[in-house]
Amino acid sequence: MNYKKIIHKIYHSINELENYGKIADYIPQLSCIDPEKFGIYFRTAIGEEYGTGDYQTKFSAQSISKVLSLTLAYKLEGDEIWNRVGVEPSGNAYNSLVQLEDENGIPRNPFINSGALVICDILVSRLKNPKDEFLQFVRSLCSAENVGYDLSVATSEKSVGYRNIALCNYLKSFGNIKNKPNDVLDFYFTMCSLEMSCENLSKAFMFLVSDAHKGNDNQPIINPIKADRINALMQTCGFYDESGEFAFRVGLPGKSGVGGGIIAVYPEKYSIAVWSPRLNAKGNSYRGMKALELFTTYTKTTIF
Ligand SMILES: NC(=O)CC[C@H](N)C(=O)O
Repeated sequence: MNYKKIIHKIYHSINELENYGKIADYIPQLSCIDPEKFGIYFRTAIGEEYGTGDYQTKFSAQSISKVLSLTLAYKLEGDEIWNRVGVEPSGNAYNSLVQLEDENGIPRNPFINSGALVICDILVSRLKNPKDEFLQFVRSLCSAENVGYDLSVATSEKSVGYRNIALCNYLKSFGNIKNKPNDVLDFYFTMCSLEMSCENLSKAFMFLVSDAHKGNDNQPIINPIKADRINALMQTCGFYDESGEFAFRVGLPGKSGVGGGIIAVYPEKYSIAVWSPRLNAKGNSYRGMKALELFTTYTKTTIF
């Protein structure tokens, strides 16, 4: 299959469409981004790679980083983490508070903000220096020493992060945050400010494509059974209350972030990252969803 040609065609046809949606300006620093940016990067398990558009420009990974923090926590803590966070789609917005009271402070899944805060709490408990150690982990996944945090984004989000602050304190009241809420929030906002390009993301997520993809120690990044479970969670919860729509239109495990990025993987075959900052009403990249829908349609590679 000529993936290169297909990606090229998709890039051009989407560039010609009207670009709908709105940048995530609730984080003031993100409102400076050029809304017309658009990049795609594709990488196969057998080493083919192809990028087009702004695929080398780093952008704010935001919630995409929640998959990587979950991976590190799962690796360190094992199945114990499922006592503190569930594995069900929430059917609610990523920053929603509503289910927590009825469900005794156990977030539905690790990709909504409440669940990601619990995962951050686990990493704050487990790691001596969570920000540095998490960054080292991400850098080793994508073999890129120049990947880092954008602390201006973290500070900007923190200055208006009333909902996340509320969520973290609420979780604490149920005993599901063990550390000081401020320390957990500081790590959460920093982790979300991770800056990566489509090229970095497609590489970093190869461990969810193939267990032949080894870390620096020549061991799998995470045990293959755990990798399958992370893919299952991306499939069912990766797009919040639009996870069904993503499965319906695209048909791959994936994860979005309000920086406008989306990563999707086809186990054993490929990873693909897209970036376009304008978001639809559910907080997912408008053009990113469209590009991936066309990609799996033209290549006939949905996992279903
Ligand atoms: N969906 C997202 O990417 C949200 C992440 C963002 N940092 C927030 O907490 O609101």
